Amino acid sequence: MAVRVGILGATGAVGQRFIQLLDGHPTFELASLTASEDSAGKTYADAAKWRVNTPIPEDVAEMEVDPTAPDAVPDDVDLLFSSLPSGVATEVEPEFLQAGYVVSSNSSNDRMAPDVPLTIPEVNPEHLDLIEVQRDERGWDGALVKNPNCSTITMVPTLAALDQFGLEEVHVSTLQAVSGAGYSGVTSMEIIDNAIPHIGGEENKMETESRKLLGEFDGVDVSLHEMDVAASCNRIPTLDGHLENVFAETTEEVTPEEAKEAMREYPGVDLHSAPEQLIHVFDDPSRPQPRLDRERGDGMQVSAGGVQETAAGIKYNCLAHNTIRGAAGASLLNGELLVEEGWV
Ligand SMILES: N[C@@H](CC=O)C(=O)O
Repeated sequence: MAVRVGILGATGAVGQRFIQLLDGHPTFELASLTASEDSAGKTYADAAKWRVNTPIPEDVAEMEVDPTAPDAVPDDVDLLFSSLPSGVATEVEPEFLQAGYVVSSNSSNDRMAPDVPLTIPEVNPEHLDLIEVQRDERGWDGALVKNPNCSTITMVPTLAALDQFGLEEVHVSTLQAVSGAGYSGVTSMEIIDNAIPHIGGEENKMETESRKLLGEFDGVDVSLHEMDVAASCNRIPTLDGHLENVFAETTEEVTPEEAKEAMREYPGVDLHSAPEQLIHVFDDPSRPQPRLDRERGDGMQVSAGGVQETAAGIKYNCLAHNTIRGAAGASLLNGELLVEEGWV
């Protein structure tokens, strides 16, 4: 049976990715698009400056954009995807939850709230049961689920694979694509022929979200993973795909061959948008590369390569498409998990 879905903040870069990924989805039927007051009442084609590399689906182009308010969304919408700017989401998401909606959100607010599941379906699906705690504490019938930041989601699947060796210390340095900053995020004068060694708030997101994702859920609380994570985040002039250099120290010794095998064998999930194999591991030390590898698994696979031993553990590179696996695709997959587990 079709699940009727809506997108909060449908005209922005991530909202457009949601529309692209929902086109032809076997379960989700797009029934509502919301945006700011300026766009409300317009057709989607008039309201959105479409910048995704496939045409706007014809039926979506003609849909009317609603204001971002619970009484503007049809009651028979079962699931909302949120790509609102975090300042707006902080105000507006609770209104939808009070009104009983289930929201799968890419917005960065509340990711570390103790009663909000922060999930990657292949890594910590059991954290979804935090919804019970959330409903008890907040007294709403809705449910809020978050996916992590794009740079976190690129690294965490590989760490999840290595955790069997006892992760103690993780250092990561990122090379992040310009699309992560949004269409008007960095100007061409800033980024061409350049690299910017600062992305506001990003390092803290990687350092905290990764520990929550790999933390233990005891049915009431998630205790953060004990590993220390230190991140250094950099913007570079690639369009899509975040590349990251990871240095991981483990309690047990691990050879590069064992690390590669652990990543290759890390299990996937049986959900429509999930890749068959979560992590593709290259033996070629010059891969993964953003331009060549970001579209693997329709943008949902994580790639790793350059796995080597160091004096202090293992080092490797990993890559994921930041606006697909790292944003809209991540929320969509959480939505599929919510349906699979009976929350929708
Ligand atoms: N915060 C991230 C968003 C992911 O694409 C970034 O700035 O790159």
